[in-house]
Amino acid sequence: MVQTSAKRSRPHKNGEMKSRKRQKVEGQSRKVRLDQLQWKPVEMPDRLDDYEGFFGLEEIDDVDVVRDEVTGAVTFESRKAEEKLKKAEEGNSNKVEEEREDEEGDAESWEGFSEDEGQTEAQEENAQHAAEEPATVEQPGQTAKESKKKDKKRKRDDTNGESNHETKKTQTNKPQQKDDLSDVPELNGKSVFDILADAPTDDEDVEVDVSAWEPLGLSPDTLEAIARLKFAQPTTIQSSAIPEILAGHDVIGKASTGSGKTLAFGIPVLETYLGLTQGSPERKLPLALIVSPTRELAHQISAHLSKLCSGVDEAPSIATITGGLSVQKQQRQLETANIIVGTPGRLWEVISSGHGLLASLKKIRFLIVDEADRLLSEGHFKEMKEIINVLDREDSEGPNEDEPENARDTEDSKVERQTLVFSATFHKGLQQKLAGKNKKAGELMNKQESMEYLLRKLHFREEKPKFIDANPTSQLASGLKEGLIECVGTEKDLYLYSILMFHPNRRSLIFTNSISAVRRLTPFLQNLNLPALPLHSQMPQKARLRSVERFAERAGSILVATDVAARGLDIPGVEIVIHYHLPRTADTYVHRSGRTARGSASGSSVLICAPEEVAGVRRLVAKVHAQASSSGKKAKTTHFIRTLDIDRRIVSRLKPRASLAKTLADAVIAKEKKHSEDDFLRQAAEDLGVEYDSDELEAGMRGKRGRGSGRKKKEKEARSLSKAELQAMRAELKALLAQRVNTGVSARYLTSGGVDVQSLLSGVGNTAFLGEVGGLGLDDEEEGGSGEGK
Ligand SMILES: Nc1ncnc2c1ncn2[C@@H]1O[C@H](COP(=O)(O)OP(=O)(O)OP(=O)(O)O)[C@@H](O)[C@H]1O
Repeated sequence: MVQTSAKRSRPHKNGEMKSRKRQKVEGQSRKVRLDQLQWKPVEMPDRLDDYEGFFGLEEIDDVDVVRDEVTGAVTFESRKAEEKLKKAEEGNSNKVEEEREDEEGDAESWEGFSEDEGQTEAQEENAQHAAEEPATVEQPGQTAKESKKKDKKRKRDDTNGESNHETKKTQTNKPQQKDDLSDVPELNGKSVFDILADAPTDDEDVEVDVSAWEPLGLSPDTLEAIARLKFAQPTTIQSSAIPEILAGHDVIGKASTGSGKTLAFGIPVLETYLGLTQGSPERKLPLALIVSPTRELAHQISAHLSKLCSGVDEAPSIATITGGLSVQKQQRQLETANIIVGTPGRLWEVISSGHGLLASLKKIRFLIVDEADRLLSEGHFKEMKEIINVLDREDSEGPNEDEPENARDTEDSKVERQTLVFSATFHKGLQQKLAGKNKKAGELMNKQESMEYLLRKLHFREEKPKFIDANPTSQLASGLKEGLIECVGTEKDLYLYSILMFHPNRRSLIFTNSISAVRRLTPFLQNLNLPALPLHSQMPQKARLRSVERFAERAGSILVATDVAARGLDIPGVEIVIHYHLPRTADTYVHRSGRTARGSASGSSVLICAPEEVAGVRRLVAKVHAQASSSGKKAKTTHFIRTLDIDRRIVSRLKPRASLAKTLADAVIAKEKKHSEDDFLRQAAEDLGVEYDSDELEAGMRGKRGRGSGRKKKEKEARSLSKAELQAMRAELKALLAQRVNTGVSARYLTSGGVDVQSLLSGVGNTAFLGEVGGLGLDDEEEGGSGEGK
């Protein structure tokens, strides 16, 4: 039995009075026994019954875990106690004292464990961050009533990633983000997506005039929410789409990457929610279902909407339903969710498992399909179809078998939902096609067939949804510079490294077409002392989120990713996108490139091409530019992407270190692979009842040797490197990295960390390899047609 007392200090922004008052309340020891709390038994799967003395599990809801920033001690606080605390704070001090007396009887706040033992990797990481950078701890899942005013200062990178601003965060009433954030890695108590959603303002106390939003017909409460985000005016897609949505229309919205599509649908959802009577049963039902193609994007949308709803009285509760995190928790969060954001697979899993969700989902006001062209095609087709079908199905499985008690009444249940569909890459023919007008079945139409079919299945409530094209002239952001670098296929690694060296300490995002390339390139770059992070779909979900978190937090970091990062991720300050592998489609090129130059920022997109790929790339990029300007007709494909200058002499000087780094990375991967293969073969041998001999068995199982022998041979070579050889190589690489690479100009050098290269990038004293302006010539406004780019 544990008996402890609760102590928690909370600085208050608005002066010492309240803070002292609170300390007075909180400073009181509230003894508690863990077994006095409202523990609930958890139903165990059959196979775990009485499992080796493991008799059962109990759980408790509404308990916050609070980490003292100074001592690192962890305490737990129940919501109930928290609410009382708030009440106490609002009342006069005498009353507080009286309530405190009463509270002592049923205290529910206690000090439990210290974090010293059993820290997870993420916690260790967070602790490290906390030491480097003090920040306020926000509890995930706080309700509006529970959230507290906190002072905090946070360093932020400016858009160049070089200088930091200190910013203060004002009080917010956090919406109930029912995101499964207890599973999401946190940084200083904030989830990564809280961090991403923080509006990048220099001074959060500065009031912003939001009168430019008034013509959109929003309520004062919504305008206040927007003012808190410091968004002085709507973007084009927002000013076009919001009034149409509020007028009850279905909308298909197209706007370039980074142009604010999330709030184009998020603001009308909030406005509608605020239109529901406070405390009414409707406020307890799901209002909007938002479907996203990737988990990271779903969490980001939740965080973005959560941020919008911060400070709103009785804020909507937001649940994030994605794979890779605990389904049980998500199911519980769904019970009270107003806005549900999820990926199709997990959504389908949760919907189809019952739990009363379906009945209320059938009555949602908004079905929102973000990145719709991806969601309604590729691998998501089936699950999306199931979800749409089930939402529209008459209750054939029995009349409202799982209807919640507080469901809308019969009249209300006729409310038809609005369907909102958004992406940066819709094709022009789509609008006519949906309206059944397009007679011409061109190539474009064939490619889009599955999507059009499903879009029809969405059952827009209007015959013709409003098609809003906010950027008819470009799918790409206006601040984006594009270029390509040509090199032989076997030297892509070297050129990748070189680009990063010529473009040092910038937040860079590298796209590959395969998971194995991510696995290979990340250690390759790390070996070269570059802060590379991996992101691909086979990583455990927490590791995925952690990579995004670190990438977003650390200036100059590098994310090596598959196209799982291509859509929607809104990470501020990404300065360069490098296509290590060429995008397979024009749309992928648009979305990948759209991770930089977001909003009013600028950024670069660089393709690394083998000579035989150049022609195809030029066609693909020309197609992107042609699609944008086509107005439905076949456009001229005259756009000419430029080849960027890079001094190949300097690249060749980087070769020895790049080769060593590659050999080392390959050796580690080959050894790991061998281990897992050995495990597999050992198991197979056991199953067959034969003695395990790896070579023999491998040969036997694979049949003839020789297939894929080139790769296999290389792997074998990499594997056969001894520890001593690897150590020697590491030492050699270390020595090389410590040396400066002569760039052949004045006294400037390339080093492993990119020191001294900064000035080279701006062309200072080195017009020879960097071109006249800008590191890779990307700052040159002219784009092709001039004979450049050969
Ligand atoms: N009215 C506004 N004023 C200033 N910034 C805004 C405004 N609306 C949204 N933003 C910011 O712009 C950034 C991009 O928004 P968002 O992620 O919604 O873009 P998107 O159009 O969905 O991009 P993508 O197509 O890549 O998914 C976000 O950081 C968001 O906070």
